[in-house]
Amino acid sequence: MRRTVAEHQGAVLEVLTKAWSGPEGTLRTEDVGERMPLAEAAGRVLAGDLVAPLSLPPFANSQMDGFAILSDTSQPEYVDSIESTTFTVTATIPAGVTPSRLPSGMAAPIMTGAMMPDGADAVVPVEKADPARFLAEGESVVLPLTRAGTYVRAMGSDLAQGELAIAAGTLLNAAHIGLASALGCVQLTVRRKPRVLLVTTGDEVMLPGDPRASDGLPAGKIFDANMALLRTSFQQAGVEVVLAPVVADQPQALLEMLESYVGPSARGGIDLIVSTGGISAGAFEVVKQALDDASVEFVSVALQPGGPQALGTFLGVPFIGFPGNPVSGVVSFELFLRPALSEILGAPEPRRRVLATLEHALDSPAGKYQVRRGIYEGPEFESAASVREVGGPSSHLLASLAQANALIHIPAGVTELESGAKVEVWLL
Ligand SMILES: Nc1nc2c(c(=O)[nH]1)N[C@H]1C(S)=C(S)[C@@H](COP(=O)(O)OP(=O)(O)OC[C@H]3O[C@@H](n4cnc5c(N)ncnc54)[C@H](O)[C@@H]3O)O[C@H]1N2
Ligand code: MOO
Repeated sequence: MRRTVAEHQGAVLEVLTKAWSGPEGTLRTEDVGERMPLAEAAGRVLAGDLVAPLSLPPFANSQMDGFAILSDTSQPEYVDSIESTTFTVTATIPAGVTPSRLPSGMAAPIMTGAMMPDGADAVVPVEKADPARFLAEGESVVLPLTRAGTYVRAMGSDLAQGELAIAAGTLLNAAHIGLASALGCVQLTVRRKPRVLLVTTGDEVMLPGDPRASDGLPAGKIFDANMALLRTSFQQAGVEVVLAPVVADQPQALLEMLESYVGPSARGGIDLIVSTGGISAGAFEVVKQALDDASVEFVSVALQPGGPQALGTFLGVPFIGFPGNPVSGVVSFELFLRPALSEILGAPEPRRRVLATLEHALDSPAGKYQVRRGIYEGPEFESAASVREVGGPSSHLLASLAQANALIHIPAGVTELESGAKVEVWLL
């Protein structure tokens, strides 16, 4: 059966939502959240609402270095007056202290961020004073007529105590961490990271450093790309990775290995299994042969690279099988898994999607959604955003993937694009 990209995206989302968000699911709940020191909480997803335990600012304070005064409330509010009043200067109010009440007719030199004294409701910046400098206690200063509230940051004007500061599900960035600190938080409760078992398959695959390759790569063998590539992609997407040893093309060996991680006697803790390779039409398709009669579907998506896909569960754990070609694995991750993780768990951030002008003509197979690797150049001054292909459409072209900074999307119905056409690009 042949699926569209959108259908398979929906299917992946459904399998993961069912497993992670249902009554049995633990990934989205606050109960299993981890308490993290603020410094380590960036990039994680807040587990429960953070309600402000105090107001920001916590007290009314001055927005300027200047003089705190009681405004003349007898004056009409919107007068742009050049009138001025002479005040007697009191003791200076630095930031960090509790000032004493301001007697009427007096002006207190006050610093930015210092607490407004009772009896004052406005601040005149020092440069508007005459003389335009700070004066000693007892001296006289002439200040222009000023409205109540001028250059005063009211208590709670940023956030009032009891208001929602950061909503559950927010992917925490630097500003959120700063806000939490300003609210006095030492730690935040963040959602647990999903833990993925990454399974690499293939008789031909050897890990770098394998002693069997100490005299050079044996004929017919290749060094692994997928395990390294997907492990990094997962980690960068905030997913914890458990690496399974490379599995030979023996279905029984794969089943035993999977059971050792998620079977009844396993330690558990695996939220998702992702395999690479062994799912297409060959004589030795280890994943397909091991799982075809289990609760895993093997489907063909009208997509290139990334056409063959496996999806289902293994012993109740969501199972996703990516094709073995390295670029197919990356495209599968970006099209199917990353969007589902973002939607269900709130992290990672979805890829930024932009329109760019294609620098050259491109053709694409009929009936398939094609994803080409590209070099994107963002808009600069007069020039619009543009993109050009790097490498070709084949899914083994890892070196050109490494040069790319974008994925060019060509919808299934499009077979030819002219130079200058607008294309959707996902920025890597
Ligand atoms: N007769 C057909 N043959 C193929 C079809 C098809 O529809 N009919 N589909 C092709 C497409 S498209 C893809 S994609 C691949 C997917 O194959 P598998 O998922 O079964 O993956 P393998 O055959 O195991 O490997 C494919 C390719 O990738 C290399 N590989 C595998 N693992 C790694 C690794 N860890 N690091 C680097 N490279 C890896 C492997 O050596 C193969 O070259 O099937 C097509 N065939
Ligand atoms: O779908 Mo395959 O991933 O084209 O190479």
